Amino acid sequence: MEIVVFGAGSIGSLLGGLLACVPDHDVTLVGREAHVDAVRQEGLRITGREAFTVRPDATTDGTGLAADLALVTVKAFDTESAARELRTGDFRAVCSLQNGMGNEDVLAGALDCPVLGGTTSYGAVREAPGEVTWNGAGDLVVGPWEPRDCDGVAGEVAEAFRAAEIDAERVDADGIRKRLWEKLAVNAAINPTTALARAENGALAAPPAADLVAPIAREVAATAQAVGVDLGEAETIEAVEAVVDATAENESSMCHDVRRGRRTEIDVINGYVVERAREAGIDVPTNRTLWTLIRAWEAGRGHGESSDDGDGDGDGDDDGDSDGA
Ligand SMILES: NC(=O)C1=CN([C@@H]2O[C@H](COP(=O)(O)OP(=O)(O)OC[C@H]3O[C@@H](n4cnc5c(N)ncnc54)[C@H](OP(=O)(O)O)[C@@H]3O)[C@@H](O)[C@H]2O)C=CC1
Ligand SMILES: CC(C)(CO)C(=O)C(=O)O
Repeated sequence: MEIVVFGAGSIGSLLGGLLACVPDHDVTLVGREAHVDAVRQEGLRITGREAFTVRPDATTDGTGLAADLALVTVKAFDTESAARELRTGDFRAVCSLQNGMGNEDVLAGALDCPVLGGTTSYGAVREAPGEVTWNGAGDLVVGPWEPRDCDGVAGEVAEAFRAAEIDAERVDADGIRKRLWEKLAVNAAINPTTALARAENGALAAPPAADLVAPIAREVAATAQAVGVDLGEAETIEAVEAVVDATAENESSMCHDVRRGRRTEIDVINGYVVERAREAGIDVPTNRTLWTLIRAWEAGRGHGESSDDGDGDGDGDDDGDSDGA
């Protein structure tokens, strides 16, 4: 399968690198100059859970590309600009693997090809140009986002990942919406709380911080139900608690971003919950408080926080490199 990974930072480089190990896959990473140059010159170095170097194609120009599949792995606040570039290309399908809600709608509104929703609990951090650390394996779920001949291609995409020994599952349109809302609850509970506390995810495993999980999860579940997604309170709380336990020693991506003085994805996580709840006439005070606090931090960011973008090039500024989490 010909695959473009649009947004080769942390998770995009990891998944792109794993896919590039499959002889039948032809992978092109779309990323920023320092990373692309390093991949072109030295190959993409995967470290952490496994250590190997692989040589996908790489480019900084995401326009005019053609492939069977484009995976979208930019931060959510870059999805609109990514969609504009993807629109100049030719793809059988585009699949978001991003966190937060709204990415698939942005892509479906901009593109004529089938759009798939996706979520993954694989974990990666781009340490330096050309190098990404694989710090967590989990699952990857894809499904048709809207009825635009997605059914066949969703199964092909899941198979393409399984060929790379990535634990990928194909679900139907209702299934992917439920999985994305469940991941939204996980991110809504873990990301802003650990970011504000500058703590690892495991801080939420014990009281008093653990007492935050249920109210956040309940608010997300109630909002999901209000928009027609069958997400129960108990299962949502259990899902968050399970991820807290499974990633106890991890730093959430939002904590990573805050430590580095970088913009977060709060608007598509807790902000999305607040907006949908408002439309449904539901009060979600805990999500609103977290959204407000992270936005307040973003408004004044850089004061006293490291501005190191962590990409190892020592420049300490956000020069188009990113290290995500
Ligand atoms: N990292 C992880 O383990 C996981 C991440 N996710 C989600 O996946 C998404 C990506 O996360 P992550 O990989 O950490 O983020 P990163 O910031 O590490 O990667 C995104 C990369 O895309 C680049 N980029 C953005 N727009 C363009 C463009 N138009 N052309 C070329 N490159 C572009 C960014 O560069 P620049 O910063 O310079 O704009 C950055 O290098 C997020 O939604 C995240 O929540 C989900 C699960 C796990
Ligand atoms: C699941 C979790 C919370 C793992 O840290 C994550 O997706 C993130 O950090 O963005």
